[in-house]
Amino acid sequence: MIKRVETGIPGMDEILHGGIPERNVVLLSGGPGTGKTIFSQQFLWNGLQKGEPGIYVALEEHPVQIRQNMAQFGWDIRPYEDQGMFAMVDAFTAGIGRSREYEKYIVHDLTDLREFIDVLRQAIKDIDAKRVVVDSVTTLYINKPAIARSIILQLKRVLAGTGCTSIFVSQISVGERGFGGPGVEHGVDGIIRLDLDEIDGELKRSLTVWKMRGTSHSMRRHPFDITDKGIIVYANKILKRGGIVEI
Ligand SMILES: Nc1ncnc2c1ncn2[C@@H]1O[C@H](COP(=O)(O)OP(=O)(O)OP(=O)(O)O)[C@@H](O)[C@H]1O
Repeated sequence: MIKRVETGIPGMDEILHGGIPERNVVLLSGGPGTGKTIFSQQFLWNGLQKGEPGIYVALEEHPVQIRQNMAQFGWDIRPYEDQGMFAMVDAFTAGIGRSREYEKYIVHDLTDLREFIDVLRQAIKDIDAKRVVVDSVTTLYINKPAIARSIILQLKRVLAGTGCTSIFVSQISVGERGFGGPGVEHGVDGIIRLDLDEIDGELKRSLTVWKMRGTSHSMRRHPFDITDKGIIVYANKILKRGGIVEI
């Protein structure tokens, strides 16, 4: 039987028929403000509640801001950092400013994938990580799409090799149909897409599991909400062009 990692996000494991198969690298793709960061932070937080150490690789936001934003949902990661169950990899500040004093894991040069991988590998080893989030992988290859696939595959090799189950956040434009480019989409084990669509003058959130190696899954577009406790997915509802219907 395949081992699964439960996301713990209400409704999500039902859609995944039990959770994400262990060691999968899942591309979490969506336009701006669709909930990718919150989803991935909730995935890590729920892991911590089950005793599974986690790593958040911050490429888009300041680590201090990330800790604050997570705490607003009730996800205070600081005690877990102190216990060595959670690690933040700072690939945002390049060690400039006070982060040098506070952050244990800093990537100084984003153009140097080897440094990035070395820092990540060290963090995984130190805390024996089971879950890893890279937010976002797009930042790693935004100016060099030709090597996007190679970057994804190198990261995947490291992560799967260490036994981690990972989420790679992928940023796409509003209205874009794909998930982050063909090289990336085929390289990953799973794709979950988050959408924000205007229906009857209102923005509605929905989510689709486009692919997930190692398991069957819902083939429907499910509505979800973001609340002050995080994401809730409605596994028994679908979002159609006309609006939300029960199934
Ligand atoms: N407490 C909350 N209650 C409800 N909705 C919230 C709350 N906090 C944030 N949101 C919603 O979540 C959105 C941000 O989600 P998130 O940062 O996960 O998006 P993202 O997909 O990572 O975006 P980007 O790619 O632009 O960084 C906000 O635009 C807002 O609509």
